[in-house]
Amino acid sequence: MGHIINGKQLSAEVLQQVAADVAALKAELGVTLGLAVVLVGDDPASQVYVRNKVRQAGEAGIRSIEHRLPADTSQATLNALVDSLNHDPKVHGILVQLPLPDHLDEDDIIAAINPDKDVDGFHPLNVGALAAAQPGLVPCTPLGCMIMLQQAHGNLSGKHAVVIGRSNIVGKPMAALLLQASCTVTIAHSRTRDIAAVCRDADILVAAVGRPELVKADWIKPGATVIDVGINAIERDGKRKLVGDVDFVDVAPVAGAITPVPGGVGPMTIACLMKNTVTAARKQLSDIQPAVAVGQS
Ligand SMILES: NC(=O)C1=CN([C@@H]2O[C@H](COP(=O)(O)OP(=O)(O)OC[C@H]3O[C@@H](n4cnc5c(N)ncnc54)[C@H](OP(=O)(O)O)[C@@H]3O)[C@@H](O)[C@H]2O)C=CC1
Ligand SMILES: Nc1nc(=O)c2c([nH]1)NC[C@@H]1CN(c3ccc(C(=O)N[C@@H](CCC(=O)O)C(=O)O)cc3)C=[N+]21
Ligand SMILES: [Mg+2]
Repeated sequence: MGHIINGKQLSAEVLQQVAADVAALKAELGVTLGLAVVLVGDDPASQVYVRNKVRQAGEAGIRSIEHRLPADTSQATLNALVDSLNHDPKVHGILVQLPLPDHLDEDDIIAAINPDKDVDGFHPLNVGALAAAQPGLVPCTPLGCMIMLQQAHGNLSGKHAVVIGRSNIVGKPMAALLLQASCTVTIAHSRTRDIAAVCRDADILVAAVGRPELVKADWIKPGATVIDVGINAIERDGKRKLVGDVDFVDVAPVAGAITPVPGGVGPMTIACLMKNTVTAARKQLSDIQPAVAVGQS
C-alpha cells in the first residue's frame, strides 16, 4: 500500500506560514491583505469552493471581499468591476471564479486583471513568465502539486513525469513547473495513443483530466508517485460522492505515494491561493515603497 499524501495537513502547514507572513506585513507596514473573489452565477460547485476560499482567507488573516453577480451579468459590467478592483489599494489579489457563463469571454476578463493582482496566475503575462522561468504568479493547483511532490519525493531531477491533461489552468502550467524542476516531462491528452503504456513509464503521474476514476492500476509503474487533481461529483449507491481522476482503491496498492480525493490537491490549491496573495502583496507594496524592506520567505 502506497503512502497517502495528506493534503489537508500539508495545506494547514502552508496556511500557517501564510498567516505568519500576513501578520508580519501587518506589523511592519500596517497593511491588511485583501483578496477579492468574483463569482458570476450560482453554480453550486463554485459556491462550495468560494465558501472554502473565504474561510481559509479568514484563518490566514486575509480580508476576503466577495462579489456575487447574477448569471446574466454583461461583459462590460464584469470588466468594470475588475477595473475597480485593479485600482483598489485594499485589494491585493483578484480571483474570478471559472468557468464563466457562456456569454462571457473568459480570455478577455483574465486579460483585464492587473497581472500583479492575478493570484490565479492566468494572465498572459504570468503565463509567459512561467514559460520563460521568470518571476511571476504561478497557478495555485500546479503550485500545490509541486509542494506535495517535493514533500513526498524530495529531488525531482531526472524523473519521468507524465501529466494527463493540457488545460491552461492545470496541465500546461503543471508541465512547465515539472520541467523547471528538471523532470523529463510528457504531456498526455485525449489524442494520446496507448495512454496506459505512456503512463506506465512515469515515475510521477499527475492526472488532470476530469474523468472519474479513469486511471487504473495497470497504468502505474510500481512505486510511482500519483497526484490526482480531478474533482468529480458522481452518484454511487444513491449518494453524491467526490472522486478523482484516479481509481484510488485500485491504484493505491501499486503506487509508492498517492493523493486522495477529497483531502489531497483541493485543499493545497486553496492554501496556495493565500500564498499567492502574499506574493502579490509584497510585490505591490515594494513597488510603492521601494525603500521599505517587505518581508520575505
Ligand atoms: N483540485 C483542484 O484544485 C482543481 C481540480 N480541477 C479538476 O481537475 C480536472 C481537470 O481540470 P481542467 O484541466 O480544468 O479540465 P479540462 O477539461 O480543461 O481539461 C481536461 C484535459 O484532459 C484531457 N482528457 C479528457 N479526456 C481524456 C481521456 N479520456 N484521456 C486522456 N486525456 C483526456 C483533455 O484532452 P484534450 O485537450 O485533447 O481535450 C484535456 O486536455 C477536473 O476534474 C477539475 O474539476 C481543476 C482545477 C483545480
Ligand atoms: N479562477 C479559478 N481558480 C481556481 O482555482 C478554480 C476555479 N476558478 N474554478 C474551479 C476550480 C476547482 N477548484 C477547486 C479548489 C479547491 C477544491 C477543494 O478544496 N476541494 C476539497 C473538497 C471540497 C468539497 O467537499 O466539495 C477537497 O478536494 O478536499 C476543489 C476545487 C479551484 N478552481
Ligand atoms: Mg465562457
